[in-house]
Amino acid sequence: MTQGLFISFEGIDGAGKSSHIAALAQAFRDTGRVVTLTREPGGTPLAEKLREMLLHDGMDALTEALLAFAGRRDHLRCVIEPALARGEVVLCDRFTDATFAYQGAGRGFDRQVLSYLEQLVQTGLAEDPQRLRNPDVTIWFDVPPRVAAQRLAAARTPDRFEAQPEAFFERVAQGYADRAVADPERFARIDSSRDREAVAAQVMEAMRTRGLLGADLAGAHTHE
Ligand SMILES: Nc1ncnc2c1ncn2[C@@H]1O[C@H](COP(=O)(O)OP(=O)(O)OP(=O)(O)O)[C@@H](O)[C@H]1O
Ligand SMILES: Cc1cn([C@H]2C[C@H](O)[C@@H](COP(=O)(O)O)O2)c(=O)[nH]c1=O
Repeated sequence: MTQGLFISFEGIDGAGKSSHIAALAQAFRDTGRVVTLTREPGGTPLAEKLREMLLHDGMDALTEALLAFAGRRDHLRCVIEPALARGEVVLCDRFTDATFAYQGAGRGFDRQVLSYLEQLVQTGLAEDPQRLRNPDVTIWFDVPPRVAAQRLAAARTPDRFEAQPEAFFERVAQGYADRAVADPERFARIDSSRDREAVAAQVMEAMRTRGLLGADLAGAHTHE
């Protein structure tokens, strides 16, 4: 049976992730893979309710972290693990790196507590209960906060996180950079300050170099 593949997409708000997830899903479908497209916070009815609170209600950093991990547990149990067990490709818009970047680096919340929650929430799920479920690959859209802010200003009304000052996003960006240094094999860094075509080409190249999509697909699906 085909092995499941778990890919997450990360970056500061406005980095340009969403523009490329659907294209990558199509590229995998073209190879015959079944794709589950999902997101965090969210991904299940329960976790989507928690997402609404996280994005719109006032709370401290510990409460943010607890809501993020509570939603993640439900998401893992109900959507991600079953899809991986069926051999599907799971494409997830944000996962635990976002908690370390936003609550850890952005809000300054204790990284050791986050690591404890990560261990608690992301184990006891697979056939091997000790296995800590994390993405196989994380596509990190790296962009200067000023560029992301300019993109978002033109796009939509900001939520609680998008309304944060540039200094917050400088810290979040550094949080992602730290995660990438700690796990270089998992992270594929994409220079997301470039135009959409160049960003899409980098995403496909990152897949190809990992042997996850055929070489003939490296230049395909570069249009939204
Ligand atoms: N390479 C690019 N160049 C210029 N504008 C872009 C580029 N990529 C995306 N955009 C625009 O920037 C805005 C934010 O993009 P998008 O919603 O894909 O970002 P995101 O990373 O998914 O953000 P968030 O995580 O906050 O939802 C959109 O208006 C999108 O059209
Ligand atoms: C998973 C996760 C997310 N966040 C933040 C990051 C973003 O500002 C929003 C999600 O919005 P998007 O448009 O869907 O990207 O939530 C967070 O603070 N902590 C997390 O664990």
